[in-house]
Amino acid sequence: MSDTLSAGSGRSAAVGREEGSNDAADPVLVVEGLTKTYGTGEEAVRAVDDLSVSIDRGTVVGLLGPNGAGKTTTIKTLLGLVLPDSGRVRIDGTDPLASPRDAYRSVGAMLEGARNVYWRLTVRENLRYFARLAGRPADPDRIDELIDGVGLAEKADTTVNELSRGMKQKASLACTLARETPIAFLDEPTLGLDVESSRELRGELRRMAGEKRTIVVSSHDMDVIEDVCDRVIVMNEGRIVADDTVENLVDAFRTQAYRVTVEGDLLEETRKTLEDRFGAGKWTRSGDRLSFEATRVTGEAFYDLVDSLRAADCRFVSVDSLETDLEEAFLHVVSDDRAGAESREGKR
Ligand SMILES: Nc1ncnc2c1ncn2[C@@H]1O[C@H](COP(=O)(O)OP(=O)(O)OP(=O)(O)O)[C@@H](O)[C@H]1O
Repeated sequence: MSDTLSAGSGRSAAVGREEGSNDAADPVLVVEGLTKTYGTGEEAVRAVDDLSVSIDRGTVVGLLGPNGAGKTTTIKTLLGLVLPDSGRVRIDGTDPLASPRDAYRSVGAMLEGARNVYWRLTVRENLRYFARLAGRPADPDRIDELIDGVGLAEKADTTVNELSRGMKQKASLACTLARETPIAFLDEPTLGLDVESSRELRGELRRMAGEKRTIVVSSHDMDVIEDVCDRVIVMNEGRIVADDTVENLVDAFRTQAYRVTVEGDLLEETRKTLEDRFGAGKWTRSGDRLSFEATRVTGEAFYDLVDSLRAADCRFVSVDSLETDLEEAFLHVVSDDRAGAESREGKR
């Protein structure tokens, strides 16, 4: 199956596209039919499965997926660090698989924590070095701004090896941003950041998008994704299973989850049926009242849920719609995809 996708609507458009741009699609990254399998025979793992995607300049894109979904393999392939079995990649007009050096000029990446910084140099020296890699003299004001932006102003002239783990992470992030590349991949950029630095980082990412730079963020921190991303791509088992704006993803799953309180009790068998059919869980009892959350109640299923409880002789006390956030929407997307895969397997 091929997922051909276009870029999202782009909150960044509102931030400002000063450089005489128009709204026509301007992809900085185009991927077609990317496939990567590790190992062979029975041991083979298809980490990325015929993935196609196009990302417009100036967007902040969140890449989500459960462990092992293929996010890191995808990013490493785009950076030319992992060789795919098949597929085409263009980054800012260059092919990272054929000419990784050319692509390196267009791409910044923070992949595994603080490994990209020089520990014997100070924070400022590191930033100067990475800024010069962009092929122009380092602008001292911009460097101060970046150091400030990640909350390291007081440590600017301290060598990196004297910093705490969280501070090293901040220095690493600032170095990635200092290269001012058209596209940057950030893997878990807020890991180890305190609340204030995380907030400042979000501002910095939005500012970069306003300058038509593109950021792809992979993070388990849904607040960051929800806050900064114009578009969210969800991967599962090497494929893209959702690709939309945060708002649309959350809307798609709104009011599909309820907290139900009834009087009476339910047989173990009935509970099991509710768990299987409506995603019932988080059971609690208070006196003669039983409460649970039903998280898979799509469309008409709500009436089926009511009928099931009436048939079990329960009296309704309350039904409250649960607020959906990105995390819940993400869990729904992945669990729906898994259920779909199981049913396809069953039909074979
Ligand atoms: N070097 C490797 N050799 C063999 N299998 C690998 C290798 N790297 C990744 N895999 C497998 O490929 C699949 C995708 O892994 P990948 O690291 O790309 O996922 P991910 O979405 O980044 O996961 P996480 O959120 O845990 O980092 C997994 O099943 C993983 O075990």
